Amino acid sequence: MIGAGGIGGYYGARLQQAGHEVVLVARGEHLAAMQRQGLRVEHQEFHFAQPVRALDLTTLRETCASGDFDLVVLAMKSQATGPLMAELADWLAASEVPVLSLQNGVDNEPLISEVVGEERTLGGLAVRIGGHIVAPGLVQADGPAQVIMGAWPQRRSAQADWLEQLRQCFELAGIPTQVAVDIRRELWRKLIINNGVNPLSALSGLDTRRLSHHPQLGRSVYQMMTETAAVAEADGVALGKTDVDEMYALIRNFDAIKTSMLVDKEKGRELELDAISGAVLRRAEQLGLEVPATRLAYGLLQLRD
Ligand SMILES: NC(=O)C1=CN([C@@H]2O[C@H](COP(=O)(O)OP(=O)(O)OC[C@H]3O[C@@H](n4cnc5c(N)ncnc54)[C@H](OP(=O)(O)O)[C@@H]3O)[C@@H](O)[C@H]2O)C=CC1
Ligand SMILES: CC(C)(CO)C(=O)C(=O)O
Repeated sequence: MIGAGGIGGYYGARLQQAGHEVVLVARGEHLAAMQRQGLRVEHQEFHFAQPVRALDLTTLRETCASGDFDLVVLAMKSQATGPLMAELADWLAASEVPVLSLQNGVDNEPLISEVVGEERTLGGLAVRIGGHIVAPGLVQADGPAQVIMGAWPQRRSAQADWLEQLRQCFELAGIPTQVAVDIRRELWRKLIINNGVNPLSALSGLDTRRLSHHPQLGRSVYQMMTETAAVAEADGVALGKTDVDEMYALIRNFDAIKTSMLVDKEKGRELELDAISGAVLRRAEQLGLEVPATRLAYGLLQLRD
């Protein structure tokens, strides 16, 4: 699990609890705390406090072979994907291990597949979860914490059995998991949510519930969601009002959580802005479409970043 933060720490703990041998890759104080006292995860239905095997990236490369693993999962912020894949290219080339992204954004899988090829690339996303490092070695998570995954860029029948086995492993570990036929479409549907709430939550300081129910900002959320759906066409994905309405209802009815971008903003960390609003702006330019709300939020956050 590369990037064992809010998402990687939660799913990694679930898998270890179910008996899998998990290696967590992290850095800084969080890594030091996990090495010293293990990882703690607090979730309404899942409490974990165990020693874990936690390494930095260099130690992973030097002490493990990629072929030691059944699966490599990426759970860092999306701006880290390109540099990380470059750093791990030789290490990954020594085996056939598949690489699954659980990150937000629609540009991670092409970067992974450039290095390991499409046959080894799995697209994926963490859905209906809010998970954050609240202190070094401590992750707090909310929500049913599901996973949607699938062969990149689309279902390949040769992988169907293996993906089904992986789905069952995740399910047995308490991770409700779906295999998607068209993972690119699922990634775009998730981007509707992320571009809808992440930038505005980072600007306003509001959690998802207060933001999406706010009389003015709630409408801006809907507008940014609509802008996202409109530009998906640039990637050959047809999304419409039904998708926007579904994602809008999902976030309005979901637990009140801080978005990952708001948490990064509060901690003074780099924002995942390029992978979320930047991805929408780039496609809008390609299509010659105006996305004024996204452009405004992006501009304001760039000033603050
Ligand atoms: N948090 C959430 O609720 C949700 C997040 N997501 C998505 O999941 C992905 C992960 O988010 P999240 O869990 O919040 O991220 P976090 O920032 O909590 O965790 C990522 C961890 O990876 C570490 N890391 C990054 N690069 C390296 C590296 N080269 N070597 C070792 N460690 C590294 C980070 O360290 P450092 O802190 O030093 O950078 C951090 O500890 C993102 O794409 C996010 O959008 C999706 C759904 C919900
Ligand atoms: C909005 C949310 C919580 C949805 O899971 C998310 O993906 C994030 O915070 O980045």
